[in-house]
Amino acid sequence: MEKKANNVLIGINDLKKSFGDQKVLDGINLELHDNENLVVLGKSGSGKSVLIKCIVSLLKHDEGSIKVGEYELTDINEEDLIEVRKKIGFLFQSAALYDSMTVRENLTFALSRLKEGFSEEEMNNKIVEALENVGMPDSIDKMPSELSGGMKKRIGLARTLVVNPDIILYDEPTTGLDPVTSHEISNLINDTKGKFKNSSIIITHDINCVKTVADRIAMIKDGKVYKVGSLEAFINDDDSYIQSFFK
Ligand SMILES: Nc1ncnc2c1ncn2[C@@H]1O[C@H](COP(=O)(O)OP(=O)(O)OP(=O)(O)O)[C@@H](O)[C@H]1O
Repeated sequence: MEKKANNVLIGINDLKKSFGDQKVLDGINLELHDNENLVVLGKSGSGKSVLIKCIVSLLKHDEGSIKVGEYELTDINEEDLIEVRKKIGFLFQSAALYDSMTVRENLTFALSRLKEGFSEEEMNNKIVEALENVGMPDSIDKMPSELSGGMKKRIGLARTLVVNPDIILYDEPTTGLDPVTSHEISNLINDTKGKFKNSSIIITHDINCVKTVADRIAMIKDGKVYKVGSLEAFINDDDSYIQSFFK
């Protein structure tokens, strides 16, 4: 993706989104920088998922602007939206694998949907490489039902990585996992950033995950960005609202 001079991959300006008379996002200003993990924190129902759904146009925002690279998402045409979606990988809370497909078929489906023109051998190499990157090369012919929750998350990440996105959006990547597996997934998020030099927005309530992955944190409150800053700045902030997340 073409990177802007100040290394902003996503620029969000005065973003507003309501459902009926419920204002969920009420003027969000936020940037995602090059090669950073940006954690979005906020109470349940504060609009974190709505925000990342707006970023991939799964939801249409009401007002404001979202720029992804050179593309402005407001009134984007279908063709450009396809290009934007090629740049952004989205790891849903549930990993969302197709249960009737093997791991290989799940990854092949993702790859062939977004990137055309690979030979069978190239596809296979990419799939094997993606599975190796998440430490799951032996699962290639398994069905999702044969995998644990942590393994499914890894396969979900492999499926996201196989198309080599510049940006990954993680929605609650460690929810429902035991502390050890959660820590492994958090480390994997960091390894991915180190290896592929991509940028990520991570929504999580898991403070250990926040402490492991966050380069910067944005806290959402009342539909706005309440504070944005480094992990260190958040940990040392004496604002009681902020501290309630870290205690
Ligand atoms: N498609 C929709 N239609 C109507 N209301 C919605 C829709 N999607 C989200 N909302 C509402 O928007 C608000 C914010 O939801 P969202 O899922 O973004 O919260 P969240 O911060 O991600 O919460 P959690 O941490 O619990 O996942 C909620 O009140 C939710 O009911």
